[in-house]
Amino acid sequence: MLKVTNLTLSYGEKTVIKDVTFKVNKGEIFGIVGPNGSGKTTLLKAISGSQEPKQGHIMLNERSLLTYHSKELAKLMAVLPQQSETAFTYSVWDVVALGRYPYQKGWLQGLTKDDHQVIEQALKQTGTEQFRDTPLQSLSGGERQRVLLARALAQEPDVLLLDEPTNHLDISYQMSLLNSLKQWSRDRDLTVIAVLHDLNMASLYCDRVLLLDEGQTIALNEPRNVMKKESLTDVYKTALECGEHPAHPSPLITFVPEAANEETLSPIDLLEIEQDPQWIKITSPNRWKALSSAVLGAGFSWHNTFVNRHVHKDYQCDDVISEFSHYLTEREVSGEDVMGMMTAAMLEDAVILRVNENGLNMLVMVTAGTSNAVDASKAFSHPQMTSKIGTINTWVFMEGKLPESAYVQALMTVTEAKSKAMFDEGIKDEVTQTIATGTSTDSVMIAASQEGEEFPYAGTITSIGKLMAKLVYEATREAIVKNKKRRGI
Ligand SMILES: Nc1ncnc2c1ncn2[C@@H]1O[C@H](COP(=O)(O)OP(=O)(O)OP(=O)(O)O)[C@@H](O)[C@H]1O
Repeated sequence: MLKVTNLTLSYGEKTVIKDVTFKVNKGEIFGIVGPNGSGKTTLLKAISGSQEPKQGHIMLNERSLLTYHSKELAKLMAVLPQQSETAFTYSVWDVVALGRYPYQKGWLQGLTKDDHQVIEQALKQTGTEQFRDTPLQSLSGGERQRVLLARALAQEPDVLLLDEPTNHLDISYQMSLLNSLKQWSRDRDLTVIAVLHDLNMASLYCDRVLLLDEGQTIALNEPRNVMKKESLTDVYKTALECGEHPAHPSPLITFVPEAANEETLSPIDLLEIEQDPQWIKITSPNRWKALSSAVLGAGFSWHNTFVNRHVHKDYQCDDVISEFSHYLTEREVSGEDVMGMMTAAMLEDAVILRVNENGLNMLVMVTAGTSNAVDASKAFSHPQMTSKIGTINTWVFMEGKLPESAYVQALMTVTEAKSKAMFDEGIKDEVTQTIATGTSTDSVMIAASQEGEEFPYAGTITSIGKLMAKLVYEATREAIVKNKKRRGI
C-alpha cells in the first residue's frame, strides 16, 4: 500500500531522516517510535505529502505521492496531527464536517445525505456526539483530540496517519481509541501509521514497529523483536526491563528508577531475623523480588517480610490464605507485604547459613520435617492425597540482579540439592520404602535483591548456582539431622 524508499528529509542543512526504507501493508497498524527529536513527526509529514523528500521517494498504491492532487490524496489519507488547532471557533459538528471537504465538487455545493451519515457515524465512533454544538475551543484537550479524530474518520480514508493520538487521552480513551483502530483495520482494511510515545501501547496494538534514533532505522519488525532491552536502553538512555505481558502475548516494558542513594551495607546485612517457636520472621528495609510456592505471596512478587510459621501437625483449614492473613493481622504484620509459609517442624531446628565470598552474598534458611517424605518417581502409588504438614521449607536470599529465567534455574538447582540431601541422609518414603526426593508439601523461595551485579543464569554450572546448591544441601542435611534427633531416629 505504502512504500518508502531511501528517504532522506532535511530542514535546511539539518538532515533529520537518513536513508529510511520500509513498506506498510494494507490493513496494518504500523507504529513509529523513538526518542524526542528522532524524526518521527517529520517522517509522518513526508508520508502525508506536506514535507518534500531531499532524497528517496514515497509510493502510495504504486504511484508516487508527488503525483497526487491534494483533494485526491485527502480521500485516501487522513492526518491527525500532534498539535491540535485551538483557534477554531467552529462547532464540533462543523469541524467534523470539514472532513467531507475532499468529496465536495465545488465551494458552494452543500453536504449530501451521505455526507451527513458519515459525519454522524464519525461522531458516534469517537463518542463526541454530545459535543456536536459545542465550540471546539471550549473542549478539553482529550475531547478535542477525539473530535479531530472524528474529522479524520469523516474523510473515509484508506490510510490514517496519527501523530501521538493518545497524547491528551486518559487511559480509558487511549485503550478505546486503539481498540477502535484495531477493529477498523480488521473490518475495513484501514491502514494506520501512528507515532506513539508509549512503548507498551505500541507493543499491544501495532503489527510492526519502526524504531528511529537520530533519523535512522534502529529496528523494524514485530513489537516482540523490536522491544529488546539492549536496543531500547541504548536509544532511550533509560534503565528499563522487557518482560512478558501477564495477559497478552506481547512484550511489556517497565522502567527502573535510579536508586536515591547508594546503600553501603549489603541488602543481606540489612535483613533482620526474628526466630522463636512460633515463627521465623525475616524483615528487610527493601523489597526483594521473590519466586515462591508459598501459601501467601506465591509466584513472582516483591516482599519485605518473610514468615515461616509453625503450625500443629494436625493443622487443617478450609481457607488457609484467610486464616494466615488473620494470623498476621493479629501480630500487626501487613499480609500484603508477606511471603508466608507454614511448617509443623520445630523452628528451633531451623538452619540458617550466611556466606559472603568472592563477591557472592547469600543467605539460606531451611526447616525440615520428613515424616511426610515422598519419592516423587513413585508418588503415584501413594493411596490418596495426604495433607500432613511434614515439610521442608527452603529460602534463598541472594544479592544481585536476576532475570526471571535465572529464578527458574535457581529453583531447579535448589530442588536438586535438597533431593541429594534427602538421599545422603537416607530419608525413605514410608509407603514405597524407596529413597525420598522431598516431602509432599515442600515449599521453596528464591529471593534476589535486584541490586548490584547481574547474574543471567543460576544453574549448577554458574558461580551462584554452585554456592546456592552447596548451602541448600548443607542446610537441608543439618535440618534433617536435627529433625531425626527430635524424633528419636
Ligand atoms: N520546522 C523545523 N525547522 C527546523 N528543524 C526542525 C523543524 N521541525 C523539526 N525540526 C527538527 O528536526 C528534528 C526532528 O524533529 P521531529 O519533530 O520530526 O522529531 P520527533 O521524533 O517527532 O520528536 P518528538 O518526539 O519530540 O515529537 C528535531 O531535531 C527538530 O528540532
